[in-house]
Amino acid sequence: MEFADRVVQAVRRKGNPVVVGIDPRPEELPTGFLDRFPGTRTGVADALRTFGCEIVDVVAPLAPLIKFQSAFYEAYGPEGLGALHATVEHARERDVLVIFDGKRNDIGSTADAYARAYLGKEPVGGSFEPSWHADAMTINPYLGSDGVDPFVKIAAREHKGVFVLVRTSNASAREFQDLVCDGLPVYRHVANRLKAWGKGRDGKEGYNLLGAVVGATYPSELAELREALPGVLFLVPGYGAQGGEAKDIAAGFDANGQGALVNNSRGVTFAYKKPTFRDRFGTDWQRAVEQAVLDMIDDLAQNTPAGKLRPA
Ligand SMILES: O=c1ccn([C@@H]2O[C@H](COP(=O)(O)O)[C@@H](O)[C@H]2O)c(=O)[nH]1
Repeated sequence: MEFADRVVQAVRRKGNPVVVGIDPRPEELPTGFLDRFPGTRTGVADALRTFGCEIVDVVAPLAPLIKFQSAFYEAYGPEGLGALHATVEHARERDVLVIFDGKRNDIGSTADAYARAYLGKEPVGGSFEPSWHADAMTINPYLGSDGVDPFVKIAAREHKGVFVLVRTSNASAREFQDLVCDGLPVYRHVANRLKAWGKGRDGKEGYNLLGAVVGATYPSELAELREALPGVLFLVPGYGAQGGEAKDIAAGFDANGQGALVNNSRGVTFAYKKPTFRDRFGTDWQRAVEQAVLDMIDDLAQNTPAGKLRPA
């Protein structure tokens, strides 16, 4: 099945558009967690793997997607990447779609290598095998079409997805993305290109394999881009720790409550730090993670068209 169809159906089945982000920061792990592992690089990587897999176990029955932030695993070198790989494999076995967030890109031939690495297959012995099992990945469009085409081509062949940075959630997003050229801000040029890059790649549910990253922290641009990009899945970071609220995201959905996938990383994985959860759940950090996802599902259902996804 095509990636966009898998997403739309998973969102419908689970009744919500939540993406749980796993960005494991060793210094933020629950008290005593790290102490269970040797104080070596391998020990920290094992802690990240164990923590990530436990998060997956808690959230997979609730959320349709998990996004892994590669940076926090890369920080621990090959051992960290091993932890990421093992956690992705763990997620795959638990009915949850996986987004690899590495914001990759380069010149065309290198972009092709990245696309093969994360979405495709590599020759191993006499056959071809996938090295990573992500359902989708994030990419940076600023090298232009020759950097994007390989991702689209390989995603189409492998029934995977690609999310292109269009309007990022960070404070400096305006610095380049709002520069005006030929009467349009740069992010609108990227949006226009995205339509062209994804042409002919729609799934049966009306969404394209090529999605857009659009931050919750820029509500008016989110609304404007939803109008401009029907049929494009939005991956929406910035909810929670970065200040984005459900009301800011509402305009990112289509009339059926589909089309926007809302990410929350720190607000879920480190929910145990919230004073209210600390009072309620004590050291049971898994219960805090679960409650954070349930609260987010509720918030989106009450304040955005995602409420339509809930069974009557
Ligand atoms: O514009 C963007 C693109 C990507 N991100 C990533 O999403 C998560 C957000 O984490 P929170 O803890 O929920 O703030 C993180 O992995 C970012 O690298 C983004 O925030 N904005």
